[in-house]
Amino acid sequence: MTKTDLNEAFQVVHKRGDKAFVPYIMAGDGGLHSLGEKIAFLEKAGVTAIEIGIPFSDPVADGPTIQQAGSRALKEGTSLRAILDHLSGIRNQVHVPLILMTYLNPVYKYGVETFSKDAKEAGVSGLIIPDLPIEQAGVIKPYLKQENLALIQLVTLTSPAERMQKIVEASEGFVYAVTVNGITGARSNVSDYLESYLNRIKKYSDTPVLAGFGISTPEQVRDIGGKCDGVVVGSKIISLWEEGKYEEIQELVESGKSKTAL
Ligand SMILES: O=P(O)(O)OC[C@@H](O)[C@@H](O)c1c[nH]c2ccccc12
Repeated sequence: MTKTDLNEAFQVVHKRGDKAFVPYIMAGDGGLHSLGEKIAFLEKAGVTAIEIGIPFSDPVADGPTIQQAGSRALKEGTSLRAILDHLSGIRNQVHVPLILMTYLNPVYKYGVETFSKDAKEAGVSGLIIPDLPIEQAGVIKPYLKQENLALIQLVTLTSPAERMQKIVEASEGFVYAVTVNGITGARSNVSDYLESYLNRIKKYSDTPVLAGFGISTPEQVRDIGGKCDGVVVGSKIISLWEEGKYEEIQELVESGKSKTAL
């Protein structure tokens, strides 16, 4: 089986009438050796792509669960270079697209051009850099383009219409629609405003729109996923993994699929 890229992966899901499911995991949490194991498990569970967090000492948007996972990973001494080396080593076993979620600083320290080359070499398909506004994306975009790496943009509830359109149009791979104000993390109530928010984004977008932040139950995956093209789930996946609740992870992943929604 060859490696699928992001666009292809979304097309396959769409053709099946399913919704995309993208879990977020923190690289180096539980030791870097466990990264390949997690990727293999999630791939087998049927995820569309995997978002891999690069631990960073100064995260801006991460909630407590992600922050703690990041601290554990940093304590293990996980570096961006070690993560890319690890991914490169398991590259032939990984068939789902991988997306790196990193802040700008580690990329700068690594060197933008070398980073882009090494990320490609490691089998990475796309990047999320939450502290890189579209106005400044020019500093990195040419290098990413050279390696055919997608730069996925985040839209938030507070983005004014004009800016929202700009962000959505600039986004590659998919559009990440942040569904709550504030930080990441599981929470219980998801309101109706989401529908009109997601519709507004879809209106501007040629690429799939995925909702993320605060999604933690199969019902939310179905409910919110049903209003767009799929979901990203981070904190809940990390907690379930820590608790060893692998069947629940499987259940979450499958809840976006049409056969279980019937
Ligand atoms: O953990 P949650 O609430 O399920 O949300 C996903 C989120 O954690 C993940 O996509 C992510 C982690 N850190 C980020 C920083 C910015 C944007 C997104 C993220």
